[in-house]
Amino acid sequence: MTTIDTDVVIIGAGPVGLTLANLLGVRGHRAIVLEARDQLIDYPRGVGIDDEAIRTLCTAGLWEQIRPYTVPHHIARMVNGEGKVLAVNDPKSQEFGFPRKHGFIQPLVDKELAAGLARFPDTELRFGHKVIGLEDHDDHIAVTAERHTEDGAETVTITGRYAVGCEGGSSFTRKWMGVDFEGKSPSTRWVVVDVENDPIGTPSVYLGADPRRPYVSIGLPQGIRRWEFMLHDDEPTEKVNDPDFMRSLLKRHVPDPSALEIINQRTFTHHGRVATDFRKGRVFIAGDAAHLMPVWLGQGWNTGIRDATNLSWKLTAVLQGDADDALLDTYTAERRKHAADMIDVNMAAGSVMKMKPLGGWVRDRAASALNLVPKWKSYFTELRFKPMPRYVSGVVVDQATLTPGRARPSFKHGKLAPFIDSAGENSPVGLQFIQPRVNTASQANVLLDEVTGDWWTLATWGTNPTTYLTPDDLDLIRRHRINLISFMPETQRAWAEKRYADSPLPVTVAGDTSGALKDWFDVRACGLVILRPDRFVAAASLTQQASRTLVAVVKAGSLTRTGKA
Ligand SMILES: O=C(O)CCc1cccc(O)c1
Repeated sequence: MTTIDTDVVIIGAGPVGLTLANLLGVRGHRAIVLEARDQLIDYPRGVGIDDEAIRTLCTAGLWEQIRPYTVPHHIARMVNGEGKVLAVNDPKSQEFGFPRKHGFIQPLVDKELAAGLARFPDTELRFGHKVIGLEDHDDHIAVTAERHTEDGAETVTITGRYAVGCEGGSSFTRKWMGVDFEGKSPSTRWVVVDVENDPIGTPSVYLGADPRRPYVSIGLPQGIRRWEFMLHDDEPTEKVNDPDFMRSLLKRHVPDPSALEIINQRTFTHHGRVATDFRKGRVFIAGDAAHLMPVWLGQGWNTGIRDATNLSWKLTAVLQGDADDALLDTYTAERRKHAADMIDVNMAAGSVMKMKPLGGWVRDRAASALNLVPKWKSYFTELRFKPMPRYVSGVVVDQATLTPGRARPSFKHGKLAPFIDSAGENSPVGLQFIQPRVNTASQANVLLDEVTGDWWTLATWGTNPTTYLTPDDLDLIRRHRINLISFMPETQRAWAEKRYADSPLPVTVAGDTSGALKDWFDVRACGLVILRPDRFVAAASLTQQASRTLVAVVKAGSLTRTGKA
């Protein structure tokens, strides 16, 4: 038996496990990924990457490698049985630095994620390792895997500080944790067909809410066309092996179904399930191991990447002694609710897709009426129906903590608000911060994350962020390597760079070339934000509240290194 030691053992080399391993590698940790298969899954599954996930891929240093396997602005249209468009999902904004939706080819992206691990001396991907045992000792975990060699089976034990199960819906790790996988698995089956040399050539996504047979038709990169067809309850699954049956499905979509170059055909069912807890002791689950959702908004892949993003910085903070173990409890608190909300929206979208003729008639009329109301129309077009992560508990600081006892003022744009309403609709706390392009003394026209880096940031609008910080605060900022940034109109940058040159700690002045940062601060009545390593807003306040806000974030994040015994 062989025993190996690492920091984090990751079970499963799907996109979530590989992304997590890359994020840990980028931050200098050791990680071993154990994969039961002998190679990565080579058939396409997910087809949509969103802007939040791209931000993570940039942090992992892999976006440039992955970009060639994507197509931007993947518009989705829901059409009825007559091909009439009922709803369009075509968000035009780019608040996080990239188009909101991209189509992609998952196996090629997974391959780049796997290749990315070669950059790190202490991360490793081990194929053919089937996990058969997991033990949580108080100060470490031990994962046992079985490996088949030419001489028979070998047992390998990997010890680490933490284990993360990313091995999909039938997760060994989740079962080991003994948590429930709540929700539903509707019995509806779908057959998916991918073909080369797209015989249609339309670039986007069509969700065919056709009462005769719901279908999906998607234009993907590299000339691939995907179709998905719902199987009726009285159609046995084996029917999809009958070429005549498949041709009958395809013939409504393409003139000559017999001439298609099929590269993949599979059947699947949708699930809407979420684990009751994503953590047990030193063991975590992420991605499909923690939640399964139908495909309708293309969010299964992205929701898993969000888990990896959230968990990776927290593991880093604890592994390098920056935070107590309590920080890791915020992983379930932050990620579970969002995954559950995403499942609900996807299950609802599935019900709309599968409506029978009478329900479909009502739906079509309702959709026509809703599209006449601009507010409702934008609900679809701007992706507002995709629940954005908003963390209300976890590493976030609410207004009551900053100004105890003070009644929450109501803030409306255009009125002076004395204190930010952190719990209100307009509060940025718990939301992802925007990512416009900025200029600094050393970087021109760069995305903001290149300036903030991938750790903590304390930023103010229009002032020097050190002004209201005490010597103790500055010490804390130094210990935690918190980046200090002053956002300025670009016209003010040269002045600020000169003026802030003697600051007690270095301050980067970021020139707001597009006005996006000014607009952001303008409607939120706060002058200071503390951004987490995943670029979510941990706290927002008036600039003069800097010290109190910092202390509150230290508490919410279970940060150590406070310098106080
Ligand atoms: O990214 C999108 O909007 C499409 C997601 C989708 C919808 C239906 C089936 C499927 O495989 C993906």
